[in-house]
Amino acid sequence: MSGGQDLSQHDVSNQSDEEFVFNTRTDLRADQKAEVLIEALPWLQRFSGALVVVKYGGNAMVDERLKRAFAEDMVFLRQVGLRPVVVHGGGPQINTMLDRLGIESEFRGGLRVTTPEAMDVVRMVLTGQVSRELVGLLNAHGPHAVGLSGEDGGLLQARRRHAVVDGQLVDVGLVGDVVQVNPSAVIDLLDAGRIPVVSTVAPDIDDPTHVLNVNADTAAAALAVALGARKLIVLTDVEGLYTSWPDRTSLVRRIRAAELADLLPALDSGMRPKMEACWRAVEGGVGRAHVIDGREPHSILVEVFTTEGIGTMVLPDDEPVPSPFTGQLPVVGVDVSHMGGPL
Ligand SMILES: Nc1ncnc2c1ncn2[C@@H]1O[C@H](COP(=O)(O)OP(=O)(O)O)[C@@H](O)[C@H]1O
Ligand SMILES: CC(=O)N[C@@H](CCC(=O)OP(=O)(O)O)C(=O)O
Repeated sequence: MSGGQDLSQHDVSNQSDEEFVFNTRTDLRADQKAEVLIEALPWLQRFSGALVVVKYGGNAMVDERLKRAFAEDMVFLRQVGLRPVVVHGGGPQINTMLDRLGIESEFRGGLRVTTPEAMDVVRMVLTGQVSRELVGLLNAHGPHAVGLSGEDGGLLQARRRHAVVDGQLVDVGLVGDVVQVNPSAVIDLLDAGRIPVVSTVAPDIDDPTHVLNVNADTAAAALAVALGARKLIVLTDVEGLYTSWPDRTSLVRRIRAAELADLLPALDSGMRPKMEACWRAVEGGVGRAHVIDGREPHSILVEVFTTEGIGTMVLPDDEPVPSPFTGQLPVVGVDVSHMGGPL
């Protein structure tokens, strides 16, 4: 713990009981409140100390109420003993700044065509604006968050990549895929009780004088694998993965990595990088990957601490679904059709 300060005690230990009154729910009976809390117990036990990588993006990044709820969720995870790491996007904020500066920008195959001029803006917005704001939101609860980019402490190294459009490789400029992760800077921060906040700009491994623009979903997956995370949670603006988008009855609650691999080629460009990131994470040893609705306040807490969870969960191919109450249960007939109900 840096300077001997116990960060877990920072924010609320001096507050009086009266100062908490504004958070009091009056629409639930005491027994209902107790039920919600006690449902969390097995999950608090299961995930004590677990490293969880959260990709922050979509509406949760632009709506003021959702932003605050996200910060509360991250601090909550840390406070109850998990080790959250945030990887943030910022596509809409980059678009706004490029527009303001009169710099044209287009996406090809889900990737931003990134000229050297656009790269300066991407780096400035992600590390100088989005990261700063997020760190500020988290630190409203105490000195928890520290921002760093893929350039810091050798965290990420990327290699230039092309986009694929209609089966053809297309040059998209200074865009990269993560090829190497040195997570020691993130681990140092976690060990000091901090919440690392990562921006996905990375040096070009073939020319370290250049930096590359890395899709944040992809970078979050690479980091989750390198950190040996228990979970990757990706926030987005829909309930989860739909097999027949936009047919709302086709929401997938749970899917095996191999089944997901079969679906990937048919997915639209928005969902594809997200689901590919989840697939890569689980194939790389991350216990579970989830795509959840960031429009729902506190969806992260619902995902981690309730039995039913929320959104779409990607599971490894060979593992039974665990239950906190009965130990290991075999998965019966996990398919890609609608799957509701508790485990
Ligand atoms: N099969 C699908 N399942 C769910 N959403 C899909 C699917 N196909 C396309 N989409 C669209 O992809 C969007 C998510 O991608 P995107 O907007 O790029 O993500 P974000 O901004 O959250 O990073 C959803 O809001 C939805 O409109
Ligand atoms: C190569 C590429 O497309 N990079 C993204 C990086 C930010 C990002 O991924 O943000 P979201 O998660 O909000 O989409 C971009 O320039 O928009």
